[in-house]
Amino acid sequence: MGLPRFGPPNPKAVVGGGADGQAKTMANQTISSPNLYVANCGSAVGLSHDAIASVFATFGTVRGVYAADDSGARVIVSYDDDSAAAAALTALHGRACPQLAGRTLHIRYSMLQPSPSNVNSNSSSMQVCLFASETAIPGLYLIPDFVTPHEEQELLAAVDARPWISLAKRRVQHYGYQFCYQTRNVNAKQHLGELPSFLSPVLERITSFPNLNDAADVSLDQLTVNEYPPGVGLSPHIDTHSAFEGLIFSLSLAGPCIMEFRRYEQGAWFLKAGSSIDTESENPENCTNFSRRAIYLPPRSMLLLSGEARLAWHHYIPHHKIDIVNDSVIKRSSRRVSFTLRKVRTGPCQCLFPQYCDSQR
Ligand SMILES: O=C(O)CCC(=O)C(=O)O
Ligand SMILES: [Fe+2]
Repeated sequence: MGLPRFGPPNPKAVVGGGADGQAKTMANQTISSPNLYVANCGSAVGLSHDAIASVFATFGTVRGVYAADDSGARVIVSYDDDSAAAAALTALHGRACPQLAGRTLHIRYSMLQPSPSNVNSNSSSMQVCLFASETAIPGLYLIPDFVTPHEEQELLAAVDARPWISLAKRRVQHYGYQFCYQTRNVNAKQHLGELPSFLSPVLERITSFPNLNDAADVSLDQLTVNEYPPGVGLSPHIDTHSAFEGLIFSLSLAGPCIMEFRRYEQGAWFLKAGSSIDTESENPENCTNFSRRAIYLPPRSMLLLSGEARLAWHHYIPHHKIDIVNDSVIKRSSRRVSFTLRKVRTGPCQCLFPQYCDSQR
């Protein structure tokens, strides 16, 4: 299935449909699109994507509902065809919608946008997946809206009230165990204490994470909080096998990003000795022999790396101020804060991916 390609509304598009049900531009040209940009609607105003989809499904087959930006109050509703979008726009724009808490929806067509040639984005040439299943990477899962906007604010306030450690380009905090960027490992003998109580609701919810089998161990004991300013990413890496066992969860807060996954055919693409995941001391673009997928991580979403996704795929956050998601330009917000939750390993890793495993080298 092709992915929806969405963008913010064409500023020239008049809000609302004409008498014939077709929207008109200011120049009175008929425009149409299967994608609608719907404002005053989204998780920040208490409306789930499922609830929105079910209302818009009255007019045709909804392919998906996506956050239009990181406000939580604007979504893209993507239909199979233009006529369904036109019908929904005509029926719902500018009116209070009883099924959506009486909110008045402001709807425009969402127009495809050509990629600007001057945007520094290596994602522009590749499809960016909106769902983990579309990446076809075994063990990769993404749950949107894992926390509410209110919980997001509380989590951000909690970490902002605690001291940050400044790295070259971003700030971090560590809980449970300190992460050492030189060795890319932890000192398992130096326990800093239990994970903080502000994390309890997140840990609680993780225990009922879908896609986990009964045997899954979710006794996580290490938290790294990363704060990325716009344009700062993370070089390609696999979290050191000998440092962490089991599952790795990463909660995105405050802003979106694109995460790229790479499976290097000849084993690990190792960072130069002494370099860290802060710096892109080697240009990963020079390494061509890899499969590559990208996924859009909206704020408040939870990513799970398990199995092959955790053990054999490098993950990478491109160092861009602007990301291209299927022809749409997405500006990184003033910051993205991620909470990465892991379990410190006690014995060597004995995984089935020895070519990526530092315990088996
Ligand atoms: O920011 C993220 O979501 C990922 C962080 C990460 O990969 C790491 O700390 O190892
Ligand atoms: Fe990582």
